[in-house]
Amino acid sequence: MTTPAVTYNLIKKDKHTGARLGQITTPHGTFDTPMFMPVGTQASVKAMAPEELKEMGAGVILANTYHLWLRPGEDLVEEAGGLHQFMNWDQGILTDSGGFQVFSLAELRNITEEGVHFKNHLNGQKLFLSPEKAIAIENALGADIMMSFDECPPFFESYDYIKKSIERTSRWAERGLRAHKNPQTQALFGIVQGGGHKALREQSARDLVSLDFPGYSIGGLSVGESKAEMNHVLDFTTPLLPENKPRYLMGVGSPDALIDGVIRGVDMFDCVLPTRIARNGTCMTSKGRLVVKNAKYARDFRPLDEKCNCYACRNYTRAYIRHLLKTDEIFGLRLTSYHNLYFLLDLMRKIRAAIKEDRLLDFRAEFFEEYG
Ligand SMILES: CC1(C)O[C@H]2[C@@H](O1)[C@@]1(COC(C)(C)O1)O[C@@H]2CNc1nc2cc3nc(N)[nH]c(=O)c3cc2[nH]1
Repeated sequence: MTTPAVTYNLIKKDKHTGARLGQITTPHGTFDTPMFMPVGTQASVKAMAPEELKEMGAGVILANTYHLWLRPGEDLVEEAGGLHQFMNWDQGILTDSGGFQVFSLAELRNITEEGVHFKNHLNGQKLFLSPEKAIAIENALGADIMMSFDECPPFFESYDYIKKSIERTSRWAERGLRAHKNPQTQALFGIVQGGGHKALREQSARDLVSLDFPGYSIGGLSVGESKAEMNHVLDFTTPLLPENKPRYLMGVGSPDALIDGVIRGVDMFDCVLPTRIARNGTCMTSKGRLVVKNAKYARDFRPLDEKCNCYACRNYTRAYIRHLLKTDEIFGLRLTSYHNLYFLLDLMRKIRAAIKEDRLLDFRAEFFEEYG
């Protein structure tokens, strides 16, 4: 029996919810869960240096197969020694498979049993991605955790469409397992789909659990459905997944959704949200969102969040950061990006502490009272 590349250690279950305290061990280190993973789609978490990500406590970050395949090409990254070497990041890296990007970014041509034909969103060039091709790219990129190639169907698609889609996604997942060259050093996760249909989520989870992946993602969410619909799907999906393996909810990154996902047994999260909204001057604070570019902050010499201990909040004011953003000074979006990522990573630290002391529901109530 070979040692899997990634193992999960369940440390403690919360007494009152489905939340778990755990640790995930990868070839590039062991990290506490529940965790938030900053997104570095093109091998860079936008505007952040690796040292800054480390000092704020980031352990695993994301990169994207579709984007890196197009630019600079997986062969160049492999020649550079793989993603860790290429981007000077010695902790955890997870790559999404491109499935979602093909469906959300590229001009769709058509989906066949073999794979997906589509147009390159940059230059219109005809492209084809199959499970085998996606896995080969992820093997070349060298991430510690890789996603299966899947179809992320629209949440509100019909039962019949989504049933056919999850059955194909399960066949793709099995093909990906067979094509995977480095299971000892790179863990391939299965991605559970099924839209909002309980029976289809059960079928997708059953199929993928029978393939014994080292970890499982919950896909097909954070695609426009309401928070209540997402939470409802999580209520009946996370219990279908093995307790002794990591559960990763894809594309979720608002404070309330993180807390509610943890309560429903999710261990890992990622989203472009914190860095994306930071670039247009929107900051996450303990009192809700603060749009620091607003004129009312022109002479506000307080930090972004008076309860935050991050580099931006310890050294700069709303007035200064607003000035930088208004004058297109790059340092401005570096400070808002730093703060938003720190805010979510610090929120996960507080959540882990609350699980440890069996007071997660109290923490949730206190958080929402202030966050609004
Ligand atoms: C399209 C784009 C760039 O991806 C972000 C972002 O917009 C946006 C739009 O609203 C916010 C919340 C800001 O995040 O939603 C995306 C985040 N939601 C999400 N990411 C996912 C990634 C996924 N990967 C795979 N392989 N399979 C999936 O089923 C899957 C599902 C996902 N759901």
